[in-house]
Amino acid sequence: MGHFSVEITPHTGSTLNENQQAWIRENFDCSTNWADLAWVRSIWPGKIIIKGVLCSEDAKAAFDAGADGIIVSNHGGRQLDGVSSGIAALSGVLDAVGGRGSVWVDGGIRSGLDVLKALAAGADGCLLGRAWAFALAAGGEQQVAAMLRTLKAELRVAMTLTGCKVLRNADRSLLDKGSGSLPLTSLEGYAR
Ligand SMILES: Cc1cc2nc3c(=O)[nH]c(=O)nc-3n(C[C@H](O)[C@H](O)[C@H](O)COP(=O)(O)O)c2cc1C
Repeated sequence: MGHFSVEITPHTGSTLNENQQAWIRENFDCSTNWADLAWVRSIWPGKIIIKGVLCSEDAKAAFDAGADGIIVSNHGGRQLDGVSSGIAALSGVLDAVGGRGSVWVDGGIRSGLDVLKALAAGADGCLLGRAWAFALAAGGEQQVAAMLRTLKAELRVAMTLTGCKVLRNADRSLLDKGSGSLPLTSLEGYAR
């Protein structure tokens, strides 16, 4: 949220960049900060999950302000080109806030193997954005159901081939450390 506190110079222009700035001004409240989250926490007894966290400082701030969980995400890489992927940021975030609440991840999850990688990297869960949208566009509700069945089957195969009997036991030992002797490809630079 701190990122939105940066002042964007008022501008009325005709270039794509100028139009985007105008759109951001109209659609985002740039005064929003972590104190607002603490206020929401004070009046909302239900769960609060903060999405779009990409660094340890924001992860700590979210839990300090009362979040129950966070989703490490770069919004599918649609906001700021060059920013870190969720999966690349996950390990630093977990080291900073592991155990304070749920930590989920999204971005580039396209297969059951991707799900296992996310869980092995320490996420409590992962989310799909475009995968279901692609399936919906390709074949409606039936294709979304088929996509989910495929994902589940792929996850089972990946678990079998890595010797992971139950998902809660998936941990970083499944990930390739560069020796070539472990089963899953390294997550470095994955899922932009
Ligand atoms: C067309 C589109 C619109 C999106 N709009 C939002 C949004 O308004 N707010 C948000 O937090 N994330 C938004 N996202 C990001 C998704 O919630 C999610 O983080 C992302 O799609 C996950 O990556 P994946 O598509 O590779 O699975 C959008 C993604 C797409 C593809």
